[in-house]
Amino acid sequence: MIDSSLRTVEWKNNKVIMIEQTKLPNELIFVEYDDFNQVANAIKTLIVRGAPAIGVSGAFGLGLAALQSKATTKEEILSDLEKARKILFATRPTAVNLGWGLEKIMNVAKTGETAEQIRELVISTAKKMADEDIEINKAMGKNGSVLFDDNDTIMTHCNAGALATVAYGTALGVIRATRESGKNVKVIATETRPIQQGSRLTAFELKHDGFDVSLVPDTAVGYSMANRLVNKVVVGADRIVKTGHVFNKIGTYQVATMAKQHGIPFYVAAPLSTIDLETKADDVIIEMRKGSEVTGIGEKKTAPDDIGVINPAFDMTPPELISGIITEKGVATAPYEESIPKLFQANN
Ligand SMILES: CSC[C@@H](O)[C@@H](O)C(=O)COP(=O)(O)O
Repeated sequence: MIDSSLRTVEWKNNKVIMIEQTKLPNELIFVEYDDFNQVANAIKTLIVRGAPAIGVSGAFGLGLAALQSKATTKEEILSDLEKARKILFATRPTAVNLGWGLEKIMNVAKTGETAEQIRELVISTAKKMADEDIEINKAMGKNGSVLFDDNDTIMTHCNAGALATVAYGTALGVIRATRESGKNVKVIATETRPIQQGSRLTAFELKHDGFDVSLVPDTAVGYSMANRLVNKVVVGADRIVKTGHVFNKIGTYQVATMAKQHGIPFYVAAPLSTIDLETKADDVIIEMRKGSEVTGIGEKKTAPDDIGVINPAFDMTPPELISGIITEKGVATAPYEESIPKLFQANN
């Protein structure tokens, strides 16, 4: 069974172990990879998903690439790692953590003197990143927990829990930490069509951890807010730019707009590794996914053949809809252009 101490992705005996989440909630399957191409495929096909988890998976992928490489010199192994980095990087475009994790490993690799030293450095750094992910989520949880009160009913969208990180979670980490601080909270999870991370993963994870969780269709967000079934919202993020525009699972923008309409605080929880200070909001690439995710539910077809489908995986929520961005270094509030850089100063 899953619990918040179980790692979604982990390095063991020179292999990468992942929970095959596509089989949830009925079955929990562990898959083992010893080839970085398999890790790339696992990221692309959403066997592992969620921004922080794919960041760590990319780093582990480079660990496998280092082991697979027959290189005997520094130049040769760096060239093999660069080839693997490109393949891993091309898997998913929107979550910034993937590029962040890969770059961090490549920078450390370049400091090694010999091929063998570089292999060890790559693997030990990737393992450290996974350990740090959990610590960061716990710090974020603690910082966010003060924003929530006893008897709050909190809405969340998609899955930003232990199943989208290495463990513990970003948005769900905040909810876990709020409960750990002695407050009693209920959760409303949105279904998150088209591929239902909310029902398959969030509802499963929260129920398993003993939360009072209710599932609503995405179309019932307005209803839930208008009828005061929910009084706060917290979601995760796949990329946040320095102006405070948040890129997260498709539908987040609708949830935030509805929250604004009803005067309900809307929070985003994400580590600093999800903040991209370089890219402008307009330049962020939104991943478009295959139409069959929308024309069916799982294997069951629910729409006619030969129609057009628009299936963006993410959308952008503008800063004016966001009450605060919760990070491991504190909570940023508007104006974000001023508060976000301060979080990085606190990081030094
Ligand atoms: C903790 S990642 C942010 C989440 O809210 C969410 O957008 C996410 O998990 C991404 O979904 P994905 O299933 O990888 O497409």
